[in-house]
Amino acid sequence: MDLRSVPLLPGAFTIGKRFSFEAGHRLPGLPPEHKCSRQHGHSYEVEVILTAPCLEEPGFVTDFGALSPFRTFLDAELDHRNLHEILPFEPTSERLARFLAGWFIQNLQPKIPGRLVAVLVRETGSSWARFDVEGQ
Ligand SMILES: Nc1nc2c(c(=O)[nH]1)N=C([C@H](O)[C@H](O)COP(=O)(O)OP(=O)(O)OP(=O)(O)O)CN2
Ligand SMILES: [Zn+2]
Repeated sequence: MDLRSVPLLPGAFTIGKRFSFEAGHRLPGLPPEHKCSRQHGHSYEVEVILTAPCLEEPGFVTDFGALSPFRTFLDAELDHRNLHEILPFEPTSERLARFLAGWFIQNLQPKIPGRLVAVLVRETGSSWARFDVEGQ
């Protein structure tokens, strides 16, 4: 078979990269009998998802390595901290995902090709929340 005959289809490209940090929190908005109203911790996983209509050389939406400032931010500001003490909102996964999307768009997106589509936050192996950025 001549592999050059395989069509290059129109469409968009999407990439994702996963980061992690450890942090504690509690959710005082929950009733006191709810286990998550008590202080506890998570090994958070955060996935950023980016898209582009066309690729930068050598064929990237964005170089995965160019996302390293996001890791630096997580390490410096959130890792091994009590989220409840440092964030200006009750740190549910949903709100954390929106906050991280805001930081990414404000601080990193202007410096890289590709646009942020969504941020996914995993608190446990079985639960996650995703914030989808509008108008991207
Ligand atoms: N929609 C949301 N629900 C809950 C959140 C959240 O951020 N968004 N957060 C919590 C707690 O932080 C809790 O630590 C995590 O919840 P849960 O998945 O219930 O954790 P478990 O590991 O205990 O779950 P099991 O699968 O039942 O073992 C609560 N809800
Ligand atoms: Zn929790």
